[in-house]
Amino acid sequence: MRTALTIAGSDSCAGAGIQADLKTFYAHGVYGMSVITAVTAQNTKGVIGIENISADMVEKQLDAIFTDIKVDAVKVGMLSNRDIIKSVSRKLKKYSPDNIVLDPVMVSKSGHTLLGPDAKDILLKELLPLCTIVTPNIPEAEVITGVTINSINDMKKSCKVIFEMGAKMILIKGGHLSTDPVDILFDGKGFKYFIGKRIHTKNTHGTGCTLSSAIASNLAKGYSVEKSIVKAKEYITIAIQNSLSIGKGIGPTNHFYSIYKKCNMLKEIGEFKNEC
Ligand SMILES: Nc1ncnc2c1ncn2[C@@H]1O[C@H](COP(=O)(O)OP(=O)(O)O)[C@@H](O)[C@H]1O
Ligand SMILES: Cc1ncc(COP(=O)(O)O)c(N)n1
Repeated sequence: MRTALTIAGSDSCAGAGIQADLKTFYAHGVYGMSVITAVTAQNTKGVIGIENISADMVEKQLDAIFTDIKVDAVKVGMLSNRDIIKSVSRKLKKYSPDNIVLDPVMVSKSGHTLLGPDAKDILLKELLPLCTIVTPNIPEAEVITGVTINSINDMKKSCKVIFEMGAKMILIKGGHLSTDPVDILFDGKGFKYFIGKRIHTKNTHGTGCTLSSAIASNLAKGYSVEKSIVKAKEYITIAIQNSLSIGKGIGPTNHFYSIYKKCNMLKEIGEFKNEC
């Protein structure tokens, strides 16, 4: 079985963070593991509190996994502060896994800061160059580059700036566009476009976490970066289409919709087996 590791924050309402990543890994048939960087008290309405895990404990979790288990892909999400970023960078340099997807989480959809204001520089300097692909949303790309994004052309300009900062591949996600969501990939040579139809729902808690961990799952299974994005985009689209109106705010996506559907179909034709 292929394996994937998420290095991220815990989301108590399980729509984003570690919980979304693990659900995504398992929905892809990949063995999922987690290194927790912070515990958030969070629901669909917002973040009530954050307690960071010590950098030393983050390192211990990473050592525990990498000294024992082969990790086929890593997804990095909320890192909270400079010390955690330094520890994660040092350990990823040491263990050098084949595939690293960096989702540079900065602010939650509910508007709460998830990365200290003094931590951006070290994230870009130490961690960005180690990663296979970085997947900022539009507000994150704006913070990273200082380029205001109102159009596809602005997204392309930002991709180039992030490439110059040392990223190997950049996927700027279009969820925050006012039009249909187009995600744009740049590898230093050319652009690829992943075009979606906007789904009109308020339940988009954890879409970025889910997309990046779906990309990591597909990389773990041996797909190319481009194919991994195509498949991840299909997965997140179905998860948003069938999102869950749980809670009073921004609800979660439905990570297991396709699996439930398959089980129900098999039940209907009398072919239900335990493995589904
Ligand atoms: N309303 C929507 N309809 C369809 N796709 C969406 C919608 N919102 C986001 N997406 C897709 O979900 C993925 C995550 O994007 P985004 O929401 O921008 O990330 P983040 O959660 O980091 O803000 C992208 O592939 C984006 O195109
Ligand atoms: C622990 C954690 N990690 C990431 C996010 C971002 O997700 P979103 O942008 O959908 O709020 C979050 N809210 N919480």
